[in-house]
Amino acid sequence: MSLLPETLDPWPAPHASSPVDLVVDLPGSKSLTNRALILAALADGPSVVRKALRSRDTLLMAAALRSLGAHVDTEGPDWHVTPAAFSGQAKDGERAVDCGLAGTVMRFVPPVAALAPGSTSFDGDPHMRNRPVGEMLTALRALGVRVEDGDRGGLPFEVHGTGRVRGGRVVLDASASSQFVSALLLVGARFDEGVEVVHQGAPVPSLPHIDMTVQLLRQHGVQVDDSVPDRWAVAPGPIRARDHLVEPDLSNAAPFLALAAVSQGRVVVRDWPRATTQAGAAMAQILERMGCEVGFVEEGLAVTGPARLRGIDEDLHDVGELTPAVAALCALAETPSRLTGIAHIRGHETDRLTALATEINGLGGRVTELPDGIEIHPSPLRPGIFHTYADHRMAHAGVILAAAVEGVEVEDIATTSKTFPDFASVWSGLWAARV
Ligand SMILES: O=C(O)C1=C[C@@H](OP(=O)(O)O)[C@@H](O)[C@H](O)C1
Ligand SMILES: C=C(OP(=O)(O)O)C(=O)O
Repeated sequence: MSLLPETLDPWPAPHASSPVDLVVDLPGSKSLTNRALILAALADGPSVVRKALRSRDTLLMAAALRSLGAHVDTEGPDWHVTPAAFSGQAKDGERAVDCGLAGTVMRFVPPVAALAPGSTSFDGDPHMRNRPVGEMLTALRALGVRVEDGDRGGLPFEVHGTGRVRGGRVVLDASASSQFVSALLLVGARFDEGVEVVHQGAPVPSLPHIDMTVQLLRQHGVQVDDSVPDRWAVAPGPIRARDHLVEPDLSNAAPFLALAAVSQGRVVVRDWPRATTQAGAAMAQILERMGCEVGFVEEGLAVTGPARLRGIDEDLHDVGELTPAVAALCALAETPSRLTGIAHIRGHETDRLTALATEINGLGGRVTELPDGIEIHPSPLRPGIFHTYADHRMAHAGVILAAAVEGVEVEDIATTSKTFPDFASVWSGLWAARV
């Protein structure tokens, strides 16, 4: 039987019948690549994004920035970006941006479009129309941008740029997504008055992602004041051109590390950064709390799986994107788990809380939805099909369960292309390498 998916549905993902012992190289971070591309496109000269992630989300970002006049060369592993002002391609007009299912494209590009003369229309995959963005569009309007959207305050919408944005202070509720804040900060230095973003509402999720935004801005010479909680101020001024070397994607490392955990084996992720703003780094501590041994070795971060996996009680508010992989591990643990603080992930690629409960329960699991999380009780799992709802991280949960439970098949594994090129062949290759 082939280990590679021959059709879209469903994929008999490999089962780990013995402990694995692997060193893996992973593609670059989506969040770092797309921020580096935005900043490069707004900078005062050309920049290179080295070891850029080549996946659907980052190619959509490159295409969006190209449509706004930047020159973005995605040919090799290092992507060369020349801002519109220097590319000779800046032009008035009408253009369309396809957001696909990329939150970073739907939220980060509209403020860039506001700086480009002409109108830019935004749309995306069917589910993208359900993902929240209205609050950010309202904030853009308050900063002096003309935005037209429908009754529902989301996709499709149109941004009318004049080449300048007044900017200034804006109060918004970013409890649905940290990306609302990141989007305004990334571009704020190019607004006449800079930008001051104040959050009012339930706590902002995924704060490490805002720290990542602030760190990158400072690396580009932009002055950012984040000394007060829930308030960020970006001073007006140039964004200096600067090259970036993209770190491996630590959130996409989750299923690989989980493989060590479920097979009582050992997995090393090469080049794991010792210091990072990537939220996915938290997987190391989560795995430790579940009973794994975790530590740095010469090549990177090593995880060794325990004889018995423990359940956890974990607030994942800061690292919501790890939830599917963590939930899959919890479903295989010997004691109950509670994952909370993640109401906002109902607005991710799918309603991840409902999707996880439905799919794990479909395999015999005992998962209960909470308003802001899930509770998972130990229960023997059986063979079956794990549906992914066009969500790359649901696919990660599926392959973890398949590694542990013989006969689990993952529907639409190709959905992983959102942030991971050729995930299925890389995942199967782990087994091929062991033969
Ligand atoms: O800014 C970013 O790169 C991201 C922020 C987070 O979004 P939310 O704050 O909407 O959870 C995260 O879940 C997403 O995968 C990437
Ligand atoms: C929430 C996610 O993505 P996006 O950048 O589309 O919001 C994710 O990758 O888990």
